[in-house]
Amino acid sequence: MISFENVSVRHGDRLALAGIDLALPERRIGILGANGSGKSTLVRCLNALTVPDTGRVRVAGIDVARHPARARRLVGFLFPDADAQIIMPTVREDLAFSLRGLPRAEVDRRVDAALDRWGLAGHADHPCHLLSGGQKQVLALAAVLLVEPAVLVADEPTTLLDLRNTRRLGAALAELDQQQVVVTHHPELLADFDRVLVLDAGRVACDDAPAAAIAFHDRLMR
Ligand SMILES: Nc1ncnc2c1ncn2[C@@H]1O[C@H](COP(=O)(O)OP(=O)(O)OP(=O)(O)O)[C@@H](O)[C@H]1O
Repeated sequence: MISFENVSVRHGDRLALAGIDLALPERRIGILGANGSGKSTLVRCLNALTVPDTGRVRVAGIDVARHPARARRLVGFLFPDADAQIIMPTVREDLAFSLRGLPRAEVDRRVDAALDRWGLAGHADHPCHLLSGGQKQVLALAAVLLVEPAVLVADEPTTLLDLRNTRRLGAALAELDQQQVVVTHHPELLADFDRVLVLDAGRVACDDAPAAAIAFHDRLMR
């Protein structure tokens, strides 16, 4: 479903990604690596937030750099800081914003379903800024999923969460049907993933099942 063909990204004189070749058909893919190893750059290529200097990224056969709008409809992106992603004053309005342009009744039906699914019904008309950090991240996730992306990219989604909310978000991700690409500094979040990549200096240093990749990452970080 996702492929990288000889993808390089340069930021000034720094090579953030160095000729990445990957075919990623698995449903749950985790990405580990040190600060600055290229994780965000890699996943930002999936919806044209970053455009490679060389090579090609495809999602569901679509060349992302050539068709960024189509790619963005396919790929939902969850950032570490939900505050940066929450746009509207109340929870209901924020969810409805994802569906702007659809008929009102359809928006209401889908928003109500999302409020129920994500345990936010009791907060529907609350100001978003009164939600806890964990609730905000769940709201941001719910808003991304409302547009039914084929792929969910989450770039350090638990960075600002405590252990309980990290586990909750992990459980929420595990239930999704979507293909997922999750960047994290919390290896335990990836324990039941299908495949884990470890990046090092813009290259894939390890590409393995979670236990082996997490052990490799642990040695790399010593
Ligand atoms: N917009 C930019 N301008 C200049 N350099 C950048 C930019 N974005 C990333 N870089 C550089 O590219 C390299 C890879 O950065 P990237 O953000 O992909 O790493 P990361 O593995 O996600 O790091 P972290 O774990 O700290 O989030 C780093 O050296 C970084 O300084």
